[in-house]
Amino acid sequence: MTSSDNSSNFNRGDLIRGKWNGVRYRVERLLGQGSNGKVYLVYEGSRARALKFGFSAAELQSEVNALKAISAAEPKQESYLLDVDDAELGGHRLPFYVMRFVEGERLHQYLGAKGLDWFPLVAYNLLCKLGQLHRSGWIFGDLKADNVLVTGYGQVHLVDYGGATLQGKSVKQFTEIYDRGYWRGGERLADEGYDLFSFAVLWLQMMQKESLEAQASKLLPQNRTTEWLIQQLRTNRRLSPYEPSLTRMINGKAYSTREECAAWQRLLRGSANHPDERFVSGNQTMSGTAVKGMFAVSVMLLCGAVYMVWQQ
Ligand SMILES: Nc1ncnc2c1ncn2[C@@H]1O[C@H](COP(=O)(O)OP(=O)(O)OP(=O)(O)O)[C@@H](O)[C@H]1O
Repeated sequence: MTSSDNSSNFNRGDLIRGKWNGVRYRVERLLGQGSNGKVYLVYEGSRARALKFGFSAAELQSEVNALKAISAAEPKQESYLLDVDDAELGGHRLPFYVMRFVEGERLHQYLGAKGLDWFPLVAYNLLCKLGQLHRSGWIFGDLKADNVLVTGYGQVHLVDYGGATLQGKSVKQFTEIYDRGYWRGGERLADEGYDLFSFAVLWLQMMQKESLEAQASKLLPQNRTTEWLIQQLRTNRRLSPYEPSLTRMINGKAYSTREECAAWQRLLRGSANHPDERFVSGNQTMSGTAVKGMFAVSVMLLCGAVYMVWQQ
């Protein structure tokens, strides 16, 4: 692979032909653009694919290496990486790779449309996804809301493996707000705890009204600490059932991802016996039912108290 530049601009209907493997892809639209490259929705015949051009050939190559190694460690899983090749355009060689297209929604869109009651299930699925990756010896590294797509009933897909790092090495790509080093919570070392820290920040970020970036930008660097994050966590009512697990993750005292996953599963099962179980049953009125139930209990307690005072 050689370096590509910003000439990787394609329009609907353009054909991209791999120089070495000869596969032809018809461009449908740009899916997204980040600091490392551009991702297009393309068609190989009638099959939708996601094709990524990298701005730096070396970075794209390391992403491809990580994806190959992860696929090799998970032979039962359907391969995510489908093709690696170069395209030629106006004398430039443009390295690209092709992956399975995930027809999902970004986290905030998904939760915005379905409701925040879906959060525990989506979070649990994300934790399991990370657990799968961790078992293969890798960490995701750059876990953030933009790199998580959600489909159907809360199934979670990770995209952008640019930060994927072999356990034990230094984390090579991260986003400040999700980074344990930024919050003085530990080293930028690829271990399970690194992803779990980002996982906890991600949910804090998703469940707060004011964006965490905006809040953090107002803090003096010396006040950007894990204690501050834990304080935010404590005041968030929606996160309270998960507070012990999320606190462990922020404090660097999390169990293994597998064990944390099991802990979340127990909490989810517990909430299935609770009236506020809309995310499990798909019943539209459960949240309202829970509120009505609590109101009825309050009224009964009040009547009891009035009766006792009247008796005396
Ligand atoms: N397999 C896929 N299926 C569907 N959409 C995808 C896929 N891969 C990437 N995308 C979309 O393209 C966007 C940009 O891709 P990607 O995150 O890989 O680029 P990047 O340059 O590495 O970004 P960043 O600067 O965040 O690291 C993603 O946020 C996602 O919305």
